[in-house]
Amino acid sequence: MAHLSLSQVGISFRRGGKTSEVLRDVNLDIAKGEFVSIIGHSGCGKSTVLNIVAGLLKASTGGVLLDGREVNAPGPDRAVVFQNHSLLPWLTVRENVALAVDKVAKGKKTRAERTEWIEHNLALVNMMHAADKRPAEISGGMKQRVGIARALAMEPTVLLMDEPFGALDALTRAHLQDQLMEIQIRLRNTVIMITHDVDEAVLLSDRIVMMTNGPSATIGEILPVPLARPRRRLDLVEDATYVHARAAVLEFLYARHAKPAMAA
Ligand SMILES: Nc1ncnc2c1ncn2[C@@H]1O[C@H](COP(=O)(O)OP(=O)(O)OP(=O)(O)O)[C@@H](O)[C@H]1O
Repeated sequence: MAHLSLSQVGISFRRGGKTSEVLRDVNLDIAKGEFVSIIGHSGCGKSTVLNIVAGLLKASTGGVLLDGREVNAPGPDRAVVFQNHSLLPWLTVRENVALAVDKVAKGKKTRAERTEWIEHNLALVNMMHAADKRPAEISGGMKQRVGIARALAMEPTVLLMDEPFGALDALTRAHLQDQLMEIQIRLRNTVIMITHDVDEAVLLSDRIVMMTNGPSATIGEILPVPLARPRRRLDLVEDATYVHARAAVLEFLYARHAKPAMAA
């Protein structure tokens, strides 16, 4: 049995008396500890897939099983990291993480254990030095790190990331990708990440799910990335497996599934 399984997932939305089918027959099995990214052109339905797994949207057909149990509502076993951190501005960095920990650890951890767990997760993303600052006082990259710490502190079975580094400059983004890879090696979380960035997808993923264009989008192809870990970006620039995977994704996106406006 797969750890996380999407079978025959489809969804249609009704708007102004018109129904539009966004996803059709999305089938995907993910193993425990696997890092899977989803890539596809804007508007194809990537966030919709993630939101269905998060339990924020209900599939019109098919469904999602996590360890054999049907997903039909949000839960702490599936933490989401959004593109725009979504921290509470009136709370400090530590308090933002504490809020998430309190939600899941009440009754399971003592007060001292909770405090230690909060500090542990702040340290995991190198944010101890700014733990008493409020979101407005820290950079965008730091906010994303706190968002990741907050999600990890909930000890989710699956970490769902919707373009977590999309709003960041290239250097900060590279730094956070490296940190995420280090955390991933230590924790072996199951991760689903949406990205528009081909290099990010190849660098981080065990498999890359490539989606066709909507309407009625589905999985066009799944590309395994058989690169050993730990992965170092500088070593990979000329690595044949890396170069091949990168070319395969680019070919899928810009040759075989180019958006009509770009096809010309
Ligand atoms: N709640 C909703 N009601 C109606 N339509 C929706 C809803 N959610 C998503 N859609 C539509 O579904 C389609 C896919 O949206 P989605 O955000 O999943 O795409 P995406 O691939 O994540 O896009 P992007 O890469 O631009 O973030 C879009 O046409 C969008 O307008």
